[in-house]
Amino acid sequence: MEEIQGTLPLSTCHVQNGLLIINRLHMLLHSTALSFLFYYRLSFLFQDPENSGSHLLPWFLVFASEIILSFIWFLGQAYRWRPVSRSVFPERLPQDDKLPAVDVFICTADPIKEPTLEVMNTVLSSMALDYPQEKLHVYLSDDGCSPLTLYGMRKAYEFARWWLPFCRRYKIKNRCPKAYFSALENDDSDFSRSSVYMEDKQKIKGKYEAFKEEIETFRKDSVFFRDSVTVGDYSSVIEVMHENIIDDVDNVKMPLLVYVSRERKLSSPHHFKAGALNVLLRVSAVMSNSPYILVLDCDMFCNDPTSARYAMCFHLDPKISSSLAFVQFPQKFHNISKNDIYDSQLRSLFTLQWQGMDGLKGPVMSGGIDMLQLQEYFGSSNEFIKSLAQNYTSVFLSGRNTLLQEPHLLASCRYEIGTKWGQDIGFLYDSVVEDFLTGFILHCNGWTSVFCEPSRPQFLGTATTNLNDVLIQGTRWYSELTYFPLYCLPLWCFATIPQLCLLNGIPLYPKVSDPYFIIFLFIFLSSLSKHLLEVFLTGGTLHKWINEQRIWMMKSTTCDLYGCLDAVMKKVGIREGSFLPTNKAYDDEQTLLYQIDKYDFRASNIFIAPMIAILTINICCLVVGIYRVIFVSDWDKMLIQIVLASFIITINYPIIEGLVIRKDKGRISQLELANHAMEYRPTQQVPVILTSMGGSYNK
Ligand SMILES: O=c1ccn([C@@H]2O[C@H](COP(=O)(O)OP(=O)(O)O[C@H]3O[C@H](CO)[C@@H](O)[C@H](O)[C@H]3O)[C@@H](O)[C@H]2O)c(=O)[nH]1
Ligand SMILES: [Mn+2]
Repeated sequence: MEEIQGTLPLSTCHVQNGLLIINRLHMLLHSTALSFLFYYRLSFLFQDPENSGSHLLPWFLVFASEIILSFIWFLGQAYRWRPVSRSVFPERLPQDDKLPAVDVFICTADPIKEPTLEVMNTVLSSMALDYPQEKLHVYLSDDGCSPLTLYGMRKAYEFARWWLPFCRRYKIKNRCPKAYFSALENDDSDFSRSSVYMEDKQKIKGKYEAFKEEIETFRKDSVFFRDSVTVGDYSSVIEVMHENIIDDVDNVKMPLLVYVSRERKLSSPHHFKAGALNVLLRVSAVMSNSPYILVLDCDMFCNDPTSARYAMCFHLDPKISSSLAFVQFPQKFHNISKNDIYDSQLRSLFTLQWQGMDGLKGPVMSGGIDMLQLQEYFGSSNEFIKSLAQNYTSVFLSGRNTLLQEPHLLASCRYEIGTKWGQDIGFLYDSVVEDFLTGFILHCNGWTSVFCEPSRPQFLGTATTNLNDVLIQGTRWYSELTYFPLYCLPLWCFATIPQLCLLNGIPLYPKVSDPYFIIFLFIFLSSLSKHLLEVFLTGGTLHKWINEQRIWMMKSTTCDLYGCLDAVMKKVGIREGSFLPTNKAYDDEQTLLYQIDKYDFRASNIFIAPMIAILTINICCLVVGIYRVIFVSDWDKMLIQIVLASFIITINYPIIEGLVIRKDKGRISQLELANHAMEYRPTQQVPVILTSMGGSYNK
């Protein structure tokens, strides 16, 4: 290379040409087949009056479903139009003293569902990022206002004084202590043969065990803990962690670590995670005021210390930085089983779609793994307004705990009244899928983003691994501002109408000898095989493909539907939004079921009932339908309907298994169904999300 140092690019972007050609070719063939299908349906409806007559309604429903599915398919092609991948060159970054500062935001809400030790592991892994320590500031927002979490933070800070130098000295890659010490993890340090290292490792391990023990003891002893998730009013708690002199650790450089629990009043709107992030935006502005933030969920530990530097490769790249709002890393999870029956890893989203969006305007935000450059602030605090100036120096850090009135004002409920927070500034409140909405609106306003997927996952989270959580989370997500929830209409139709018509001998599709039969066959096979190809290309197996087909059917007929209903009810004003954090606590029994590919059907009635109903309809209609076909001998007219019902039954075999074969606790049993319906209080618990689709498109 002849270029001189400094002009070499910090990042490069390659179009994946092979994939691009396959995708566009498939689009051409598939859309041609779809136009034939439309022609076939329209000519039936308009030119064959004596035929259509009594069967008009089922025909119309099936056609409408085909239109909706084609529409969703058409929109989905945007992700496949121009897939790109990016490389970064962190070694070309400027010297450490020229790097911009970064504030890390971590949110937690519930010390029971989100065990304190795990949250502290995330905190520690982010403090240990490979970044100049004086330029790194870690903030934890605790919406549970739990004394246990605060105590955990103090202890984590003490432990960090051992952990951080250890990681730096031995260039440890995995800086999340729990993952590093877990027996499964291979020792990846270059020093693994050195005896000094092994000694140090044992010593630090002892310190970690002690830290763990302290949290556990506090949890058991604490009288507060039982009340700590109560929903009452409380005032804000902000604490900057500071050094308790520990004799034998000398002068370790440490990032700033701050605990923030915002004020809570039942009379004021809570705004869930977005509300918490906006409080952190304000509080951090008067403390460290870094131009960049890294947002993490409490379970998303840093699996690789380089992420901040990787992100800077984009933010400091003059070619893209002027319009770049955020860098998105894929969400990856540490607890995914081989076949991943719930598609908890959301394969298609984080491999295919985000890369595809990257080739257009960039991915939307998801999973809180974002670097966001903040451009606008607003509020009544003079100190906060001053912080908007780039040369602002905080008065709060020098004084440590003493001067915290201003941060408390910024963390109070009343602060946002009459301001634009949540509407134009900060993370947006209109949806509990705030990351998605905020990223989307940033794009609407002309900002771009990039997707960064290095081979070693930068962050690892905890995936939902039981049916109930998967579907509740789905309800929260699927009533967001995308077209996904629309799947519920065509899938309900395809799961019932052709089957009922089969039962009654009403053909809805061309007969085998009709040339249009080929068109339908092609569309069916083309969709399935394209999906199969995408699964293979992203490292999946045939098993994974079947699982994705099944969970798609399950989600479409349950949580998509409820998500839509929720959104409608919210619009009409019958319901309020809610955000139930998913469970990150380890449950042996439930994890085992997931690991051995058995569905945990101990989910709420509202999710299980539709699945059983659909399956029953399909089985009954297929059996009686085939009997009728044999009798009348019109199998060529009914073949597609027979294939469709058989396909649905085959794919959903695990439901039959859960209903009649399995004997374990995760099976579908009448009694447990009733118990769980009460335990989960489904009607209150299904979260509600507001969409403002029209509004955001109009911007
Ligand atoms: O009132 C609340 C509710 C949740 N959270 C935090 O939000 C994060 C995400 O919650 P989780 O239960 O893990 O939800 P997921 O569905 O797994 O989260 C995904 O979807 C969310 C939007 O629905 C995004 O905010 C997340 O980043 C993304 O990982 C967690 O750290 C919670 O502690 C709060 O801080 N306050
Ligand atoms: Mn999560």
